[in-house]
Amino acid sequence: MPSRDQSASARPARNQSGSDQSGRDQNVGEIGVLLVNLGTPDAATAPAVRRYLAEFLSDPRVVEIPAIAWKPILYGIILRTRPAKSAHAYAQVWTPQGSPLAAITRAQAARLQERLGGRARVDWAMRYGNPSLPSQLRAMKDAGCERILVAPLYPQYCGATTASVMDKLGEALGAMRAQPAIRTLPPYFDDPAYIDALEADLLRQIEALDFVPEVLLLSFHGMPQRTADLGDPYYRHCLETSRLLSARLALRRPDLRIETSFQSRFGRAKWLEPSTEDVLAAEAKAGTRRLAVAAPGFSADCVETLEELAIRGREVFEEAGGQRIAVLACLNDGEAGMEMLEALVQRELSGW
Ligand SMILES: C=CC1=C(C)c2cc3[nH]c(cc4nc(cc5[nH]c(cc1n2)c(C)c5CCC(=O)O)C(CCC(=O)O)=C4C)c(C)c3C=C
Ligand SMILES: [Fe+2]
Ligand SMILES: [Fe+2]
Repeated sequence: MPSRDQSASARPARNQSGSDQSGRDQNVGEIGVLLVNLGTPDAATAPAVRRYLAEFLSDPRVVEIPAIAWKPILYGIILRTRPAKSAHAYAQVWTPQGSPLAAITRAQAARLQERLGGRARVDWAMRYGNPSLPSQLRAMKDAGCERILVAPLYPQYCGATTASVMDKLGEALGAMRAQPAIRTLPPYFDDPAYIDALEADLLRQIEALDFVPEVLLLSFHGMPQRTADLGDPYYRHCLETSRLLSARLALRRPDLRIETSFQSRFGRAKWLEPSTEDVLAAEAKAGTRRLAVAAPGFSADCVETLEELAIRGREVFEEAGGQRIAVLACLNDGEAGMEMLEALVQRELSGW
């Protein structure tokens, strides 16, 4: 990321200190863009995963069970057993730059900074773990940002993700005497810029495969069915993304059958269906031999795509009789995804 001096050199005049013709104080300060994703452990070890899961799974937006009933289960069972299992999953996908989710989000911020130049200062934060949202918000304010666009990188709104970022943002602002002005990026599940990016990126990846898939499975992160019944729009947003993307892809690849599923079930309650695992097994058993999977709800590859889909999902498909499976990359910091992110962010900054 460029230093403050470098970016300031390209900054438009309206952002410099001084007065306009009316004599009004024009010292509006810099504009900041804070990309936020879910969060990830600091290391692929059981203690680090335990710290991360304790924060994540204590969020009432994520687990909607009254604390009095949930805390004994969380501390008595889940945090005793899950960290070791999850650490094993993380270890299989860990990179020299750390957790894939953190490494990719950092790269997205750097690429976006290059694209925005002096228009805004770009940084990134995690809702759970590090770098934390309050610390990054504070750092941006200290660096002179008086207006900050907070951009949760979730295309589909979900209480557990989008609203949780907003809760944390409110908490962070609550601790500040001098607050910056805030805008937030709305969900973009049906935004043409997002559908365009997915269409281009998925077609590019499918055309580069050394086999022709019969089915493209769009796998979204799951959520308890009850949360949808209570009015969370997430399920509807996922289905709308699928519908719009399928309509586009059908024009270019009429040979490809597109299906939608939900992955990463957690706990014993009923989650959104059909489950990705069930669909992978059912497709193979029904005779599908070649299949591609994409995860359009994840803006960055993470343990859920790289381990759950690309390792365990592959095993499920192959053990049920499937022959070829490709797990396609998320938009990450690639050209199509960055073009989209720049367009979404520029739109929000346009009034600033
Ligand atoms: C993209 C949207 C996501 C929704 C909606 C979501 C809901 C949700 N998740 C859990 C439980 C877990 N999720 C975990 C990892 C994880 N989840 C998302 C995204 C959504 N979660 C991402 C991007 C990641 C990856 C993080 C990474 O470090 O790579 C995990 C941790 C991994 C594990 O132990 O399996 C849990 C647990 C619930 C309960 C939930 C409820 C609506
Ligand atoms: Fe999750
Ligand atoms: Fe998972």
